[in-house]
Amino acid sequence: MGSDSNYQKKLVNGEFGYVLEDVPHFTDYIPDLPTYPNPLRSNPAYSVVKQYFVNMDDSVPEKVVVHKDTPRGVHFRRAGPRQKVYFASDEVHACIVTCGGLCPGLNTVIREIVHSLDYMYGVNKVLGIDVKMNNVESGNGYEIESGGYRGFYSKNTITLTPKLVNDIHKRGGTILGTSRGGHDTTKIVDSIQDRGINQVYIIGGDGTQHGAGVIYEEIRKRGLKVVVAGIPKTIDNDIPVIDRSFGFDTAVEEAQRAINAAHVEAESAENGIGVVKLMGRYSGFIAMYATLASRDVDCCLIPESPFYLEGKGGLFEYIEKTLKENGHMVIVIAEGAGQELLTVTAKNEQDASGNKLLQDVGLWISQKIKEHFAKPNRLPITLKYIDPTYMIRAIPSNAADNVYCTLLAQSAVHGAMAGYTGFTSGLVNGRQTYIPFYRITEKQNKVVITDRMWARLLSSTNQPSFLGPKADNEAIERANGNSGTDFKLTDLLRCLSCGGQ
Ligand SMILES: Nc1ncnc2c1ncn2[C@@H]1O[C@H](COP(=O)(O)OP(=O)(O)OP(=O)(O)O)[C@@H](O)[C@H]1O
Ligand SMILES: O=P(O)(O)OC[C@H]1O[C@](O)(CO)[C@@H](O)[C@@H]1O
Ligand SMILES: [Mg+2]
Repeated sequence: MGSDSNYQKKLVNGEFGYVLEDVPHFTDYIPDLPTYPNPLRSNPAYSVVKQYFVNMDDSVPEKVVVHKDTPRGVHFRRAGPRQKVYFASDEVHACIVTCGGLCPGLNTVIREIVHSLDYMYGVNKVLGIDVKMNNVESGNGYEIESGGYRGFYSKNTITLTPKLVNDIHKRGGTILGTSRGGHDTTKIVDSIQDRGINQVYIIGGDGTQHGAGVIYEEIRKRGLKVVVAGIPKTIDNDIPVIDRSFGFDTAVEEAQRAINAAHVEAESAENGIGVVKLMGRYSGFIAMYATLASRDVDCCLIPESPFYLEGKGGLFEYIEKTLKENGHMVIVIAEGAGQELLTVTAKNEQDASGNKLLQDVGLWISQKIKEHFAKPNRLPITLKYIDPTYMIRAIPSNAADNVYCTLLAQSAVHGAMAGYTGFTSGLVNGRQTYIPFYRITEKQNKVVITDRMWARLLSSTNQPSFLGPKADNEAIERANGNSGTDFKLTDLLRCLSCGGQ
């Protein structure tokens, strides 16, 4: 695993507090490179579009809500085609790799990179890293050498042509395969250099973008004319800066089917309870948006908002009240919620990338509710637990995400052809931008429970905030990451113990 960027941030200061957090460019470390007119100039589809080329000085503000005295603040370089490109079409040898967990839209991004390179820039040498699963025998047994970053160590590659990828957006998953762990920067860059690759498109989540950052650094250290372009992928929507990640919209939409099923089951039984677990390891965005979209959910539990079961203001009290009033209820729980409550039995296991392996909180909470209501003089309940997590992740992207994937892929290709590198392509305030890797990886995007969106959810479900009457507001602020002090959610739980009494 590598470190964060050693290279200087590229900051450009302007008037009234304007700051451009720029991305690296070949010209930062390779002098006297030849340039070529952008082939799009003679492309009939684009040449008629007025101002098709992006102005060199265009930038997009990170924050759009301002006051009259606010400094102009941080901006990102606007994505899009430039007048000049730094590659001749026949010089480009691109590769695409997908890493981390699955997410709807991966195949769409692969398709659009291949199509954009060919149809816009006349590039037809594109490799997929790597498609065939190998079981490579080593001294200690078998090792996987394909899919994701591990694919760079394999001999297997697939030549990606527009024809080959034409229909892949209709399928879930990734035609290239994916994997976790196994990132070895030197071996990866050696493989890039040996194969003569000069544009590397890396699709993946926060871990993947970290990996892309260190690959870029190594390439720069070696002085290679090789672009490293990231396309952010995360079904959890936990990547900061960008408006949302591709696949998230699809996940929220697909989650409605599970919530509807839970609602039908709950409604059809006396004191019926439907529990639905959704993905969201550290961030509860899918659960929050799926709840807001559905209106059938009575309680949404997410990692950012600690909750408790027993006592005044607790979950059991709320379930009893809801069942008495409505005769049924639906609970949506993000997989990372309440993990602190399960720590007694937690084994602290990690996946190959070092991500914490979670306990099944959906099963746990279902069991706890059943045990609670099985006691004498409690309401007799019927509980159904639905876990649609991998079914949601495996579907193809919906129409909105398909369009979004297309724009992300096209922006990445325009940036690469224009000689930018070390960037992630991302939507900021509705505009496509190039964001330096360090901004994407420095923290995770989380639901802020002191923000209005969570308040909207609470007022839509009428669930308790689980903060209790004597909740320490400062503690909540700190749990939301609004303070520099070293504070953990468990501290907040401690301060809220016994319903905040
Ligand atoms: N700090 C790091 N430096 C270098 N490589 C990393 C780093 N963190 C993760 N990686 C590599 O990135 C790849 C993907 O990481 P990870 O499994 O965490 O998925 P992810 O990209 O975060 O996506 P997901 O949203 O599915 O978790 C792995 O091959 C892993 O080895
Ligand atoms: O089982 P896997 O592939 O490791 O992935 C599980 C994790 O991946 C994610 O979908 C993120 O990609 C998380 O929501 C989930 O916890
Ligand atoms: Mg991740």
